[in-house]
Amino acid sequence: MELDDSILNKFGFIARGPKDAINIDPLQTGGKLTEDARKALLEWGDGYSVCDFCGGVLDLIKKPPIEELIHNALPAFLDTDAVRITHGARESKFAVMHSMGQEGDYVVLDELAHYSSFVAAQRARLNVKTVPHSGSPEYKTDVEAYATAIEEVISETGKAPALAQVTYPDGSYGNLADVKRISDICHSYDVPLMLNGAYSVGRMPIHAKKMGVDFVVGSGHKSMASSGPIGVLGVKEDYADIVFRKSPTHKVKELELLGCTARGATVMTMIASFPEVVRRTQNWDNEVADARWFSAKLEDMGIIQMGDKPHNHDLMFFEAPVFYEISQTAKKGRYFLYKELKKRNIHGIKSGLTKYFKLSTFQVGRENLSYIADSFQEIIDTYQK
Ligand SMILES: Cc1ncc(COP(=O)(O)O)c(C=O)c1O
Repeated sequence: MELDDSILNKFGFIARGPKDAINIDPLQTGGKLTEDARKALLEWGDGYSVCDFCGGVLDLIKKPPIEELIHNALPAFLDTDAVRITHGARESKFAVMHSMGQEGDYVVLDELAHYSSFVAAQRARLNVKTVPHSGSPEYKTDVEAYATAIEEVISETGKAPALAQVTYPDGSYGNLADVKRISDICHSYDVPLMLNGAYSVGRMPIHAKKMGVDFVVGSGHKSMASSGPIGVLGVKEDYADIVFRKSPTHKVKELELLGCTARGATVMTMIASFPEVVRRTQNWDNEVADARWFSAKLEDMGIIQMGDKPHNHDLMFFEAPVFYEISQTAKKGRYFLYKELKKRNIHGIKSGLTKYFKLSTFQVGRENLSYIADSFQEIIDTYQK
């Protein structure tokens, strides 16, 4: 097939529709670039831009201050010993699972773990044992069941799991589990614990050592105002030589990172946003207050918030019987809610969802949250007339 203009004309610059909308999609709120990151994206957008300054090891680049970020600022920010940047939370999790486990070993995951945790385990040829949650309406992970899961693995295989993981918060209900208790349980069996902080690192304070976790994972594009794909991985010093072991043939190249990771605009946007990201984690109490305020507004409309109550995170899951009822008779059926919100420049509740949906209030601000709540009420009033 020839690549003629009828095909090539489909490409080139493409505008992004929802770019300027009020976006409450949990995937989007924490990855919005700061002004400095937007500038950095243009400045460092060419291919391997940071490699002009590299002596062979990405994380040792002095200018721009990548070494400072990776070896000083991020360890302090995460309260961990050794840090590397990766291409995302999933790549961080895979690096840990692949280096800590042998083929056929088990990894213990909370049942609400993101699919990428399961897929990372599968790619690392590990088996998964899950820890249940309480089901509707709270969906609380049964923290004590980490012990049961570990004991089951020991009795079935004669060997402790290679690793346990907790998703903090889980990506469905935004619940924050008692990590310290989970870590005490895991460590009593000598099982190291990984914290998947895709929705917490960069939003709220995370102290890996204080929480007792051995590995901490973050997602730059989800929660650190960075252009993806980029993630962070923090490792306790006991395990740093395992996870960051080097190639026998290429002595400075770390195997799990395939030698080197974010090598251009992605790391430079993370650097550009970092001061603001640190500051915003210090403002976390206000974010929680906004989430609770918004949740209460929706509950007044008969829209029920699931998960931890009062809620402790900006990611929230709602059951909205009122929107479901409307969808049964609305002309646009179940697409009515998406269309009504779009008309009001509000984006992020997936098209076609009415009865159940999740959203995030992070960095949206009271004024916009108020506008969104008023819009919900207006939509209900319009259709229930
Ligand atoms: C809880 C959770 N962890 C991890 C991920 C994946 O993050 P990344 O894209 O950085 O691999 C997601 C993405 O939605 C998520 O919700």
